[in-house]
Amino acid sequence: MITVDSLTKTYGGFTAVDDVTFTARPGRVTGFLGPNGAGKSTTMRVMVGLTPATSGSVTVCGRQFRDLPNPGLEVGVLLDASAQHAGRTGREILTVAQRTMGLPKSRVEEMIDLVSLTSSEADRRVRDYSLGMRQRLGIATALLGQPEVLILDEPANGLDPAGIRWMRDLLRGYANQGATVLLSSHLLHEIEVVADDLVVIGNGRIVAQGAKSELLATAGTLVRTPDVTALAQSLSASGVAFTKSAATGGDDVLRVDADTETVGRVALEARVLLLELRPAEGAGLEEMFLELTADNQRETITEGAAA
Ligand SMILES: Nc1ncnc2c1ncn2[C@@H]1O[C@H](COP(=O)(O)OP(=O)(O)OP(=O)(O)O)[C@@H](O)[C@H]1O
Repeated sequence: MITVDSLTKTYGGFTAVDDVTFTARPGRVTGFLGPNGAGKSTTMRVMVGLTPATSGSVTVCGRQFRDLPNPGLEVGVLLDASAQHAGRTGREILTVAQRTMGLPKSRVEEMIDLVSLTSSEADRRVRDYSLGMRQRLGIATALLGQPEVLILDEPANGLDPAGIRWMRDLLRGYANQGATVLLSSHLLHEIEVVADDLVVIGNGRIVAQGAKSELLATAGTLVRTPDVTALAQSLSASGVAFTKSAATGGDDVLRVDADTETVGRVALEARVLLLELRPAEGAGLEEMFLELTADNQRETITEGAAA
């Protein structure tokens, strides 16, 4: 379990993390999602004691990270795959960690196998590793002590499609055994596929959180019509909110804050032809992500009532 309670982190006058509260639970993969500079890495650095909080607190397994006697046995951490000692081989890095944690020597070979590094790759110096190989080594180090909690910052970064699939299956399996898995990403599809719970952050603030299924279920209805103006007028007259956004497709698509039946009935009464009517969850997390973080993104997307 990871508990983040009213966490704020400021650098000078700049607030990187602003009153953030959420919980990552055992047996679940929690996706920590947000655009560049949203505050994901800063939050994770506070979690593992690399950055002090300005106010608020974070506990991992019920304690602050610095109070864990042998942290690697309780929390597996991968924050920056390139931060490993470049002059050591992968096997040496794992061996140092294995000894520090007081684990049996056999764990090193088990982890090398688990992350599919070949024996000759494990004997290569890390400076000669590809980014994907560094991520695999970072995962191996994080899992070495069989921790109850995993904290991974952008673990899919640098992995090829097969590697991303491998990582997803690994994290899913680990959570299924009862572990708490927190992973950050701006790779929306990756998070959508693997996460049970979502925490979406923009500009240092939480903009949405909850079970993925619930968040997607509240996404409303997508409707396509050749007569958007007439449908928009009818929806407005019925007091039903709607938006037009870049993520929903062309100019003839609205995302409506109502179920499909309500939208269908409004259209029927107004005698407006519909070409498509479906729950917006099919549009996936990208739709929700773009909408929720629209005010917080560097690039502006087209959005607004289409009346
Ligand atoms: N040491 C620091 N000093 C000043 N500002 C910082 C520092 N570390 C982070 N920031 C700022 O805090 C904000 C949040 O950064 P953070 O790295 O947490 O974002 P992120 O969500 O992980 O982004 P990305 O997806 O790009 O990695 C950014 O505006 C960043 O410039």
